[in-house]
Amino acid sequence: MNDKKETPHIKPNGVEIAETILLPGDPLRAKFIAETYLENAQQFNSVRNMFGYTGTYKGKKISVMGTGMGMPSMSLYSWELIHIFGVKNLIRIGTCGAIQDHMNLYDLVLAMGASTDSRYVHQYNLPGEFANIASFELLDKAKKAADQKGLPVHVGNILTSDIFYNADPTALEKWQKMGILSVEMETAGLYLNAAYAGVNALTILTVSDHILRREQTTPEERQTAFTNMMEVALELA
Ligand SMILES: O=P(O)(O)O[C@H]1O[C@H](CO)[C@@H](O)[C@H]1O
Ligand SMILES: O=c1cc[nH]c(=O)[nH]1
Repeated sequence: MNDKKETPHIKPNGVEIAETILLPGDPLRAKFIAETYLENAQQFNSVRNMFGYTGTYKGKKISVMGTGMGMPSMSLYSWELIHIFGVKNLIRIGTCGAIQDHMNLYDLVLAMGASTDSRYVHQYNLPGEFANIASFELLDKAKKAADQKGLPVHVGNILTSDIFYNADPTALEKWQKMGILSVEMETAGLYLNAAYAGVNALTILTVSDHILRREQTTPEERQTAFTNMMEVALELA
């Protein structure tokens, strides 16, 4: 499909990139997924150590690649994957900080929508506000897969923020009041790129921190919780 193509950030050297790709923020999480779950995995990217791999899962071709942190990084990788390499289904798998009382560490979040404090959408010059939403087809499949595995899962609106360390201590309370489930830093850019290109996107998150309760997972605890999220995402291949 995309044998000789390359971009400033992705050089596959002839290794195919599948139409469905999992996108963790951390490139080492991409390596872990390839080594743990994929058969016949081949590496297709190492530019800037943003590792990417293609292999098969339950007989279906799937790729996985890191995106880095924040909207600019996610947006440039997802743009290249969509427009240069023909990727059609983009599934972010990441961590988030919960801001609702009924949520707990390790819960899964399916981002039906992604509100944002970023200005990325302004490039489209829309005559109004745009709702950054997931592909219903991917969302529905992921919800069914999570339910089948008996995992605690929340579906709703998240916040994609440009700010990890916010100078305004009241900012998250305002988003909490609007029903936002949790905070991360990439999804709105992914959903906007997907909407503009007419392809499918979904974000699946694991709660790694409860921001308002000041709870955190340890690195060891995260490993197990993250495999739940990965196994749900792999069912979308
Ligand atoms: O675990 P990842 O996918 O990197 O996601 C979250 O973690 C990073 C911040 O620590 C941000 O990228 C945020 O979105
Ligand atoms: O609190 C958190 C945890 C993960 N990712 C974020 O962006 N914020």
